[in-house]
Amino acid sequence: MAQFEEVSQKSALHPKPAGLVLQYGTAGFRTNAKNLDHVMFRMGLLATLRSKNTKATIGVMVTASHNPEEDNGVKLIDPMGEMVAMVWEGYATQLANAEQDDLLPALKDIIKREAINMTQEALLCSPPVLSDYGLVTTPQLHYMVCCQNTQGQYGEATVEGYYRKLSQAFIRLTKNVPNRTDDQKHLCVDGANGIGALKVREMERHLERELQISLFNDGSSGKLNHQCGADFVKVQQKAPTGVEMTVGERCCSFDGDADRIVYYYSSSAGRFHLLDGDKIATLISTFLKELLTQAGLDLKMAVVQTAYANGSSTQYLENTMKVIMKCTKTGVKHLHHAAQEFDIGVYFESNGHGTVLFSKTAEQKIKQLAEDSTSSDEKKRAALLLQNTINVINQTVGDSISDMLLIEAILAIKGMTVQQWDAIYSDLPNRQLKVRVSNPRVIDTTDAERRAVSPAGLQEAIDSLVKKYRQARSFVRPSGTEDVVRVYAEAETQESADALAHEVSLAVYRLAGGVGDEPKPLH
Ligand SMILES: CC(=O)N[C@H]1[C@@H](OP(=O)(O)O)O[C@H](CO)[C@@H](O)[C@@H]1O
Ligand SMILES: [Mg+2]
Repeated sequence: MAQFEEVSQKSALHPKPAGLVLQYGTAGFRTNAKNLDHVMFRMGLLATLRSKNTKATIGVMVTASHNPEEDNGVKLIDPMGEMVAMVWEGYATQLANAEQDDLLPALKDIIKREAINMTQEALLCSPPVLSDYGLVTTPQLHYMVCCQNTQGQYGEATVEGYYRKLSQAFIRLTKNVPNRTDDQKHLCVDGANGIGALKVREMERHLERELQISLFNDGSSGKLNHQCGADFVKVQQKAPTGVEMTVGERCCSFDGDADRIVYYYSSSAGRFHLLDGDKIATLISTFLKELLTQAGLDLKMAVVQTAYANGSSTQYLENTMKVIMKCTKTGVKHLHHAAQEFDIGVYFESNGHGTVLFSKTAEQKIKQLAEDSTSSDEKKRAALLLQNTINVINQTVGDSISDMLLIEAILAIKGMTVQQWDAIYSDLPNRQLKVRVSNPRVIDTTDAERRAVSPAGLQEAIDSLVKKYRQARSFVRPSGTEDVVRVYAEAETQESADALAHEVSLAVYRLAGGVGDEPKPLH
């Protein structure tokens, strides 16, 4: 067919570096930009097939999220704004790795397996309807894909539509809060020198000064994600460079594509306090639970975390707040799916990627109550707050801007300072390390990645090391985005967490084929 001829010719203009093998990981393809030209071209083809297969609009996002500037990446967005279905991740890997001569057979194989009707005109290289949104954040694209496929029910499929929907909900949530001072309305934002910085600036004029932002790392001089951004702050547990923060001031950091957020402040003693995804999930779920009680609504709410969630957060939510808790494998698609099982599913990775999902039933019950003229003032107020909360949230994916607005609204409504929020529970000291081994995949895990089933003896070694420390926990897993094994440890003191992380790293190095020098102690 003519269209395959065209693919053949055009793909020769985007040759694959021989021998290069890439994998569509937890967040699409990500590597040095110079190795991605063929991948970009082929993902265009795959997006066309996925669109034909679902008879819907598909999103293609070019971003390397929190990676260094020389990297780039690409990922596909499914019709409801979700990450692309798992089997299509496999197709993506297959297409990206096909040597030049194997590209057409690989394409035909996907067409056959998915029974895609290709009898129409030759459209593979130039799909019939293509919207180029230019520069947007990852969550803005997820949002617009969802709007397109729900005929505008979720909102208007433009960046302006996104700003209007979120800012109107935010203003409704905060406008009637009495006595909010300028200090309370003020927030320092670290834009990671990424797209979030540009977009938060655009959004600001819609916020009617209900939120006043001092923007740092806005991309005008610094490098993307360099010494700044949510990943840097979370992993280094320190303030980003380029942010002028005064003692006690509320600050937050986005990552490079604005789908993660973490908060922080420094105390008068100069200590840095991080409020990560676990603290955010706690704040949001506590707020929602209180509103559900006030509204008298019987809706099932759960909080979904991964093994990286700080033990104190799980403990607090489960035992004190009596919230249903779930633990899934790392990667937002796993959390997202688990959250869909409930009327209200709050999910956050510790690193600050997360959102809240409301089932159709939940949205309907809340709407009914908000419109019911016979319900009490208290119930009605709670229902209206819930309704605006739904509208301020980007339910398609974690979203720095949307999460920021929700957090700011909750702090305003509850009259809470960042210090009071931080004091809800105290994090257990923890440490994350990386170990290089010849093949990270020799480590196989179970129980939401909390236990290693291979190589032999590794889990036993971890168990006996953990026993040496109080309130300790540790696990290891192969990273899905880097060629390393990740080690996590937490314990009663920072010294113990550091020592445990080091000892477990040594066990990984010895039992799972470590390469290079043996891991050294942290102190
Ligand atoms: C410990 C950690 O933060 N892991 C991150 C990281 O995955 P790894 O599989 O650990 O490399 O990148 C993912 C994609 O951004 C994110 O979903 C995940 O939480
Ligand atoms: Mg990101």
